[in-house]
Amino acid sequence: MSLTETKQAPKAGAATKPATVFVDGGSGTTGLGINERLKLQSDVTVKTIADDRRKDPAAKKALMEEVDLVILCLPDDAAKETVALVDSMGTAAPKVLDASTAYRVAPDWAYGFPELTPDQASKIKAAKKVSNPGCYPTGAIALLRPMVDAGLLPPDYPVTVNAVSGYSGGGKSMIASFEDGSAPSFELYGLGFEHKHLPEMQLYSNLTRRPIFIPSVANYRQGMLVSVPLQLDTLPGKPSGADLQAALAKRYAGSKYVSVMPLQNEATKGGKLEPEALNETNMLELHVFASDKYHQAVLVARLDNLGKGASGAAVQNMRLMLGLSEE
Ligand SMILES: NC(=O)C1=CN([C@@H]2O[C@H](COP(=O)(O)OP(=O)(O)OC[C@H]3O[C@@H](n4cnc5c(N)ncnc54)[C@H](OP(=O)(O)O)[C@@H]3O)[C@@H](O)[C@H]2O)C=CC1
Ligand SMILES: CC(=O)N[C@@H](CCC(=O)OP(=O)(O)O)C(=O)O
Repeated sequence: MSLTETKQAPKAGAATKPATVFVDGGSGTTGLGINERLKLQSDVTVKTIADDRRKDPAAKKALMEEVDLVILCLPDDAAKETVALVDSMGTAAPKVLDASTAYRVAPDWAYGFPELTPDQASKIKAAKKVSNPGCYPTGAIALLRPMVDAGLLPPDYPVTVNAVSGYSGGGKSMIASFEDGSAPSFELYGLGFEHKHLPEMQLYSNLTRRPIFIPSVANYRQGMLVSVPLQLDTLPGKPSGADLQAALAKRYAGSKYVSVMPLQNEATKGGKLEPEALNETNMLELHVFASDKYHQAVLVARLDNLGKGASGAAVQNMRLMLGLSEE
């Protein structure tokens, strides 16, 4: 079998035997992003498959026998095929981190959003199979779950989630259509109420009523905003914008990758947000814009769809699964 290894120089004080990883689908948009990030990880050895055998199940299986963890950056059907291979390997099976949509609500998989609850990171650490969240759900769940847990938002509240993403969120084919000029400059989609991210968004936000989710894609490469508008006088106890901001700040206090921004209201005269500010990072910013005058608020998450929305989150989960320290 034809393998090549990319060994990184060990960090001072790092474990003598680096953890080993194989990225299946390493030449796609998410896979390339993960590989770029892995070049900076001195305590991880990346094992690669020969290009002409990258879709060959036998070659994949032989390589998976040699690694601690396989990261799947594949379309859903191909991810399911690799998971079937892993399941056939018994005790030689590596841990699996899947970036596709295939297993995000599967009960025997851990959901790879370490900030979901105080114990989610330890669940990810202990799991053999972890699903990496979708980019939009990362923003929506980060905003909604603390509201539901704090009793500010009833689980059956009629939630609406609006979002805009850069075109890299659609992978190689969408990137090509924007870069050759054949795609429109901006469009709404998901207008059939069936976007593939809805199940995970509802499940991990602890909502009993299916949200309405209207994403859009615009003519810039990467970065996204996910927003949830709220009429505050329809919520129990009629909370203020400051109450919502405080609930988020409490949940994410001490978090390395999630920042809760100061409240913006009539006093701060804010009112604008662009989607690209966190590109190339694993950061997620949560904003609360509110009007005391009109009892209205909009919660907004800002992230890089290829960072905390995909490859950055995958590397964060990988390090937890391999028992490595935070980056
Ligand atoms: N782009 C994004 O922002 C995000 C994407 N994801 C998820 O990550 C996964 C990958 O998406 P993305 O990187 O965008 O997609 P891309 O289309 O950019 O890349 C997919 C890659 O998988 C390869 N591939 C397809 N079938 C096989 C196979 N059987 N064995 C090995 N390689 C295969 C493709 O090769 P070839 O082109 O030669 O067929 C391609 O290189 C998807 O499940 C997507 O839902 C998750 C979060 C965000
Ligand atoms: C702009 C765009 O098309 N975005 C993708 C989502 C990107 C993402 O998070 O990926 P997953 O495929 O892993 O769920 C979409 O809406 O299908």
